[in-house]
Parts: sequence; structure tokens; C-alpha cells
Amino acid sequence: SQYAELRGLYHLRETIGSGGFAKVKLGYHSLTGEKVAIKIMDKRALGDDLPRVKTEIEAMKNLCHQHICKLYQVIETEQKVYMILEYCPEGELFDYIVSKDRLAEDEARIFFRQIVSAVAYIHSQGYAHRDLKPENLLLDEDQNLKLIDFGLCAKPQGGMENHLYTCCGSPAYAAPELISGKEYIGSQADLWSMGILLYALLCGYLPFDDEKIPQLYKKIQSGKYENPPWLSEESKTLMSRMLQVDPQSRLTIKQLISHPWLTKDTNVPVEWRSKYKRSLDEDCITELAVHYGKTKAEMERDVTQFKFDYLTSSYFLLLEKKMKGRPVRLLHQK
Ligand SMILES: COc1cccc(Nc2ncc(-c3ccc(C(=O)NCC(=O)Nc4ccccc4)cc3)c(OCC3CCNCC3)n2)c1
Repeated sequence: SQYAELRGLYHLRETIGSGGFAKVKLGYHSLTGEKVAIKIMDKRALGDDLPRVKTEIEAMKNLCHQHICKLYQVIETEQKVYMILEYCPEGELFDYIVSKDRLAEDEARIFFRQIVSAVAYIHSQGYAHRDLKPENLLLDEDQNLKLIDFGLCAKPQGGMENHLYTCCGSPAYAAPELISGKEYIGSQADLWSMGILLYALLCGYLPFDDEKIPQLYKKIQSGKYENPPWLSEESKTLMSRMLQVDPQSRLTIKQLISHPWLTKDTNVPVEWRSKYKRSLDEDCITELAVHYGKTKAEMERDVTQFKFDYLTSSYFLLLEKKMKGRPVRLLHQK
């Protein structure tokens, strides 16, 4: 049958999204009962985009952060690549904003701090996202945001990559230098997109919009947009510092994390470092060791290899259960 490689490991449910070359299905991890998102890509359909998937998978193995969707396991067969990913039960931020028309400043601030935290973290790891938009920001059960890169746009910023040529992302959120095909720095383009995102959170619509692409491009390159009456002075100033057409005069991520609008009620800069510890969790190791009939030392050695196989996904999902205050227990198979 279809997806034979997942049998016994995951129970597949409905499709929750599809784009270009990927389909995402809801699944259940058999051993923990936890929900996962299973991103299924067809290698033939990917064609020469396959290396980009490999780059993304290697990147995700190192991106471990409280506001980035976690990769749990990778399964590769002749025809397919499966990415087993963190499932976000509350769906896309896009739908949340639409449902509320627009967000009040203090709610927008909480979300925007989480977005800045995730982006500052991937920049610190040498990546630029390049497709920041509400559809790529998902909500978990505690209304926390998780950044994803559904369309494979995130790129390492090293070497020739520094001046990226490939146009990527959705035009309405794309920086002027990105759409003018000039050389650009990915992280600077991300700052512009975050300015668009903040405007969308506070206004419920986009600062630059037009159904005709050439007109949209002209508006973006003009850098001129309207501020509705409900915006505070502070938020208007912040957005104007991010929506600078010239990337050199744009705010940097380091300036952003301690900007007064962001630190308004906490008076501390945005916490962007990962909360995940490098050490293994004792309770999870013990539960896995009992289940697989191994000593704790043997299980610790196996898990530490983080092969992103079923053992890695079982460890991470047990850890998720523990962090959500649920019992650190595996469901015993018949
Ligand atoms: C309640 O109803 C709903 C309704 C909607 C969604 C959900 N939940 C739900 N949870 C999880 C996912 C998911 C997570 C990660 C990836 C991914 O591709 N990761 C790769 C990745 O993030 N790289 C990366 C990240 C940062 C830097 C560098 C690389 C793909 C999909 C999902 O997808 C559905 C799509 C649908 C189309 N728009 C985008 C989301 N949906 C639930």
C-alpha cells in the first residue's frame, strides 16, 4: 500500500496542506501517540531541487529552538523523502489574524517578540529565511508561534550565497532589493519582511498591495505606505526603521531585539537563544531503555547519535510530553 515505509511507526491521517512539490499530512507517532506533521516529497517531482531538500534537512538538524518547528525524523526511500515534523494544532497565524481582523498592540508585541526570537536565532546559525509571512508562522496549543519554511527558501548566508540572486518568497513581503534582482543580503531582506509582518499584525492588511505584480513592485520600491490612525507613534517609528528601501539604513536584528517598542513591558531585550539543553533527559532515557530492554548507558549512547531515525523521534516526542506536563510514558504495542 501507499506509504508502506511508515507502517507501524506512524498512523497517517488527513492532508493538512500542500504546496509545490510537498504534501503535509497529520500523523500519529505510534509509540507515544503524539501528533506529528508528515511532509511527503516525491523525488521525481523535486528533480534538481532535491539537493535543496537535503540542505534544508541538514539545516533543520541543527535548528533547535522554542519558536522553530522541530524536525523529528527523516525517512528516505527510492521515490520519496518524508520529514516527520512538529505539529502545530492551532494552524497558521494568517488565519488567526483574519479571524480577529487585526491584533491589539500588546498581543501583536507578544507574537512579534517570538518571531524576532526565531529569526535572530536562525541568523545566529548563519541562515536567512527569505520567505517570512503569516502562512509560515504556526500556532501551538499554548498560542506560541513556530516558524516554518514550507517553500524551501531558507538559505545559508556563507560565501557567494552572501549576495543571493534567486528570487524567492511572496512578493508582498519581499524586500525592494530582492524583487529588483540586484545582489542582496538575506538577513537584511528578512528585516524588511518582518516590518511587513508587524504591519500585517497591527493593521490586518498589507502596506504594499496590488493585484497586478508590476504595480505591486512599484509600490514596494517606492517604500511609501499609509499608517492607519490607530497605530501608536512607537509602532510607526519602528516600522519605518524596518521598511527602509535602502538595506543599509534598515534596522539590524541586533538593534531590533532591544528596540523600545519590543521591550515595552518587559524592559529586557528579546530572548533569542535556544531554550533546549544539550544534555539528555533522564526520564526519557529510562522509559526508552525499559521499552527496548537496554541499559540506560546503552540507550544514552544510542540516543546521543541523533540519527533522526525512529529512536530520535521517540526521544524528542517523549521530551515534548514531559515539557507539556504529560506522563513520560510510551504506549506499549500489542
Ligand atoms: C488545525 O489545522 C491546522 C491547519 C494548518 C496547519 C496545522 N498544523 C501544521 N503543523 C505543522 C506543519 C508543518 C511544519 C513544518 C513544515 C516544514 O516544512 N518544515 C521545514 C522547516 O520549517 N524548515 C526550516 C525552518 C526554519 C528555518 C530553516 C528551515 C511543514 C509543515 C503544518 O503544515 C501545513 C502547511 C500548510 C500550508 N501553509 C504552511 C503550513 N501544519 C494545523
